[in-house]
Amino acid sequence: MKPTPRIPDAVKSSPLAIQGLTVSYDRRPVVHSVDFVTPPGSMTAIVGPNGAGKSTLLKASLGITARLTGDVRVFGKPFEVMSRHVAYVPQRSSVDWDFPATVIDVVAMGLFRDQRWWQFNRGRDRRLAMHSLARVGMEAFADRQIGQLSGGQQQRVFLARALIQDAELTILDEPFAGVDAATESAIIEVLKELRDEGRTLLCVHHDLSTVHDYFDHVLLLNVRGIAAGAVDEVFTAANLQATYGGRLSEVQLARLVSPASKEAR
Ligand SMILES: Nc1ncnc2c1ncn2[C@@H]1O[C@H](COP(=O)(O)OP(=O)(O)OP(=O)(O)O)[C@@H](O)[C@H]1O
Repeated sequence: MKPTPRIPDAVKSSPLAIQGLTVSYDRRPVVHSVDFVTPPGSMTAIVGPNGAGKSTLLKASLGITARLTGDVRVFGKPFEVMSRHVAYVPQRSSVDWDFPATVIDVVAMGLFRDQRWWQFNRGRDRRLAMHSLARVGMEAFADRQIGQLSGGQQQRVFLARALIQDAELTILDEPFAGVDAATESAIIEVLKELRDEGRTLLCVHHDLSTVHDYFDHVLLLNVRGIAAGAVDEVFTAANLQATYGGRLSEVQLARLVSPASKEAR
């Protein structure tokens, strides 16, 4: 009998540990041999150019997209048996907002994955959904059809749907895409609250200028993992150049990586 491989402590304590993840479309790897261990209680940005495989990495981790190779663990156990500990906020553009449902129903749907039919309790589910909606400032919209919301409001509703799951790890795909400054700061406040409660957040993020302010960890990805770790250590000019293939100017790089330049803004 083959001995069971020992699981490293960092993997056992990590809300999401990915090892050797490769995903291919039409035999072309779009995510290649990525290793990444999310520190518990961290807020991590996944950063990289368009087409770098950021969404694919998330979807393959969540079992939505097939993996060619790789192991994905949640607190050391296979993702498949731990999926209820993980909430997911998909890219807003990937959702069918014409689906006929009210805001409160969409939020309450976050509970259904863990419930058997005999556990449904409409009054309690509604109360929990209202509580989540209040956290994102959307309780006044509870009975509105989701198709009748603005983009920023839809994003808040999807965040409320993740909140109701009370998950250890929340994975968000571009939560700030197309939202105004007020919604962006409302969302980041809620995410920081979750992190302060000891939960873990993993976020695809495009705005390099806010990485320092919003996140404590970062994964730089361009099909392969370029670097991962604390923002202060890893978000360097050299790593950004390697990730973006030299497409960032010296001036842009200096602004992004120098905390002094942020103070001057
Ligand atoms: N279902 C699919 N079938 C074939 N190719 C796909 C599919 N989904 C994504 N791709 C390709 O895989 C690559 C990675 O796509 P992905 O959406 O993961 O990148 P991304 O880093 O999230 O990009 P963006 O920043 O533009 O959202 C791209 O080249 C994309 O065209």
